[in-house]
Amino acid sequence: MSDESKALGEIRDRIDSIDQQIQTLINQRAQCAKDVADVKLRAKKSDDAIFYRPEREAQVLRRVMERNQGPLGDEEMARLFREVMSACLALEKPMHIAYLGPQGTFTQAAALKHFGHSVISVPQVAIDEVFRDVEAGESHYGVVPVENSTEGMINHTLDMFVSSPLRICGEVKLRIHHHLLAGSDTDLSKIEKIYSHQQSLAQCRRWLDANWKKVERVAVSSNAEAARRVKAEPNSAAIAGDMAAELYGLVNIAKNIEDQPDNTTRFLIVGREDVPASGDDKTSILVSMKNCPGALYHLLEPFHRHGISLTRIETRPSTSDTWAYVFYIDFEGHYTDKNVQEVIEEISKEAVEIKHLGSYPVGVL
Ligand SMILES: C=C(O[C@@H]1C=C(C(=O)O)C=C[C@H]1O)C(=O)O
Repeated sequence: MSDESKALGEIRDRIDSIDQQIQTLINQRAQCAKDVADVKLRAKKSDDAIFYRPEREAQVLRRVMERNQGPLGDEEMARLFREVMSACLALEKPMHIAYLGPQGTFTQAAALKHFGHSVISVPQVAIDEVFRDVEAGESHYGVVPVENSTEGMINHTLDMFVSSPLRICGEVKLRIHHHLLAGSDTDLSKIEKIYSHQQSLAQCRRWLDANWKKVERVAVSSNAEAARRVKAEPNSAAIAGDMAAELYGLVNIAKNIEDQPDNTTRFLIVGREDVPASGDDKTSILVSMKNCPGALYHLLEPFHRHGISLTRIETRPSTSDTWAYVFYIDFEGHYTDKNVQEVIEEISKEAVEIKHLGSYPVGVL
């Protein structure tokens, strides 16, 4: 036996022994998660006890990242633990997660990034349907896009919160990479149409102008739908991501064609329960103010005075007379924090209405 194969043999023996230990430990961990579920079930005395705890999962992942010594990177390690937790939780009851479909959308990728791969992801045809599915109790949680770094807010999602009783339970950010995709036997010189979702066409506008100026751009309901069409239609191409390319077996003609290299979309997790504080949280509220001078000043000044950082403020036209201005505000902190409560109390005196949309852990992954 050469020195090299002897050295490799020894290292592989070590790997086999470590794998055995990891496997035993993961199963011990899974048993603990099962025990936690049993305790929760006994306390609730019904089988609709909530096993999923977003704030606890965020704390576990943050700790994994904090104590990580490498050589694996912090995010890589957290992703592994994300999947371990997902599998442990599914042992009790796999969660149903509604998302803006069809299969292969970035929203599905965001859902799996947030919850791990052991959930049952359920595609819905529209943002309203995601909300309805969770409101009706058909799915445990829903995932919808809310803002893109290139194209701004997804107003349809914001508008849903005016009337929906759902709470925001989490956020997840996803780097969005778009590719130009076509069937494997497509003659590139014959492409007549490029399909994609309107947002994706907008995110690749400059690239399209530079490379495919004369080809018609057709907006469809999702990137995955664009990929599905292209599979069946010769002389066409789609702009979509990796999941859609894989799902429909399309070939990548040009990779990462988004105009902004840091193109990112933020998604919200919606559910029926409030989430307790995790120690690093954000709160979203919707406030309607009277149409009077200084309305915005009166709204924002208390945040400044109480030292609370706003992470976003967005205005939408009102849908009723009473809602003269509607502001969506995201800020740092949890609704149960003392300074947050004080600010809410002060704003309440000026506002026509305040709606707490949810307090949730700042996205970890
Ligand atoms: C085990 C628990 O339940 C679930 C499983 C978790 C885990 O595997 O670490 C964490 C939070 C919950 O989603 C718990 O509440 O601690």
